[in-house]
Amino acid sequence: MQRILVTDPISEQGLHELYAAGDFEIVEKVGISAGELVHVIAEFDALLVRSQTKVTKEVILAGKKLRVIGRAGVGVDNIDVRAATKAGILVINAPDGNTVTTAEFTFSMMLALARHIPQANASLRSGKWERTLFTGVELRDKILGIVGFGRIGTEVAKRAQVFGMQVIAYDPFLSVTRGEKLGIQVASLDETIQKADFITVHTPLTKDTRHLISDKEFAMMKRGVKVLNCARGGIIDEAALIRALDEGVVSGAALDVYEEEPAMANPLLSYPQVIATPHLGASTVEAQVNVAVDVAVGLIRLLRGESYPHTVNLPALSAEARKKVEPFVQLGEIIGSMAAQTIRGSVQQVQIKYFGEPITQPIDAITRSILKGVLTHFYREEVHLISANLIAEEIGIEVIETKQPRHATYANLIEVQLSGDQSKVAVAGTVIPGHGLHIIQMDEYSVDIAPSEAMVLTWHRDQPGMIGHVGGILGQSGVNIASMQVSRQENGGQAMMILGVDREVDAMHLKQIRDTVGMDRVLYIELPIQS
Ligand SMILES: NC(=O)c1ccc[n+]([C@@H]2O[C@H](COP(=O)([O-])OP(=O)(O)OC[C@H]3O[C@@H](n4cnc5c(N)ncnc54)[C@H](O)[C@@H]3O)[C@@H](O)[C@H]2O)c1
Ligand SMILES: O=C(O)CC[C@@H](O)C(=O)O
Repeated sequence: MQRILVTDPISEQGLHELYAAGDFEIVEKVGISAGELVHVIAEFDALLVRSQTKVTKEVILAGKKLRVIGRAGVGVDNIDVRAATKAGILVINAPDGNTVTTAEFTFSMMLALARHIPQANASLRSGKWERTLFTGVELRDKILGIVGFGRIGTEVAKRAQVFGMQVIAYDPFLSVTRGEKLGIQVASLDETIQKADFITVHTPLTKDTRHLISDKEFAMMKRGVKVLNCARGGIIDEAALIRALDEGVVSGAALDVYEEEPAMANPLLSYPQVIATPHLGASTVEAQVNVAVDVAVGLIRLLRGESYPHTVNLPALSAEARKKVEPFVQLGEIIGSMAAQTIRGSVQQVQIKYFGEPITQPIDAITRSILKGVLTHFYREEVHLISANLIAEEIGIEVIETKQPRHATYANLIEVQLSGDQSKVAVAGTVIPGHGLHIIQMDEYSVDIAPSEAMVLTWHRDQPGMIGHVGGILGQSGVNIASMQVSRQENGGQAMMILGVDREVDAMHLKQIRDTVGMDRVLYIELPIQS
């Protein structure tokens, strides 16, 4: 039975999905220490976390059986996604479930900031009646700068427009056309922060967004600006924010997230102009149910071999898309493997040529499969579809893809050409509806043979007796020939033979074939055929 470990508090409904599935063993260890997690993770197939558990490289390396890590929420910065990718572990999240909740929270913070509500509340409770001290500002006609215009940024903008604010936004993926449709101004980061009266950030925390707002950016802002961070600690440089508060550039800040959490001794908490909450952006009953149920369903589906749309380190495919692309994915791995087993020396470049139907499919899935087929023969560790691209990049293999809508002869064709320090090799294949996968080219030889798990390839002189001789040796060794193709460049010139065989050919009989007069090269290869 597959085992799922839950290490952060998630809603009852999410847990219910896991238990109700019936085919998994669920272990809850909320609050587990980092050391204990490294110790126990080897026994689990899946791990379910929120933001408290740090899924470090050590945890991932210790997770020998681990196949999926589920994050009940959006941000995956508590998971070492690169290490997971390299280990072939899928990372999934639940990005839709807390969007509105977090946008509403950000908006509450903006109103609280504009009207000093937390400070006034504290003042009254301490026995004071300070009406002039807490004079605020209206949101109407103010400019809201949004940095990061994804799901939450968009929902914040809608609410701001209802309050009569003008919205200006920066996001590298936000087009002017979309901005026009939504009635907002699309601008650069500099222009956004220069014009805004309120600035709110809604990007993920990545190496590019760490300290996205720092001294240089504060120096460009309007004096008296108010800033909000309900996304991730670290997007706003906290030391620079302190300087901007001290200098009066920033008149107020609303923070839900911190560079270090829990933020027990953060100096920003001593500033009266700062309102602060303990990472509550996603904390509503509704959002916690949504994200927990989404990610629990995702884990169940993936462990059962089905699909889930929110995969962080592998493009997700619908069941229908998967069905369509699957034959090309299988063909890709086979021809990649065949090319890798026939090249002499190492591989430096993988050139993939797609013709016809594959270009209408999610090609990334096919390319990953080709790389898996190639790398499996060169890389010291197991290669997965998840890790294939990253491993190719890490070991410096250049991958080039070209796409042509048509091929002169075939409705679909994939060619894999490997170039290395000693040689080049090209293998092409096609999918023939109703007749399965066919290898149709091996270097300059045209062939037509269905790939099989075990194959013998020979390169030899085109002369009488070669087929009989090879067949005879295989017969003596007790190996049955299931299929065969012979191809030559010219009568009496170079030729090649591809044989599908029923079992492995031993080294002694391969040597006998190799010693045949007129034989240049013999290879026994095994291909990743899926039953
Ligand atoms: N406080 C909380 O409890 C809470 C709750 C939910 C989400 N979050 C945080 O909010 C973040 C955003 O969530 P979302 O659902 O809107 O994600 P999203 O992926 O829909 O949107 C993020 C946007 O940021 C943009 N972006 C990336 N790099 C950028 C850069 N350098 N400059 C400007 N824009 C950039 C992306 O293009 C994308 O449009 C999450 O990554 C998460 O860390 C916090
Ligand atoms: O687990 C939480 O409540 C925080 C979630 C939030 O930060 C997210 O990224 O989805």
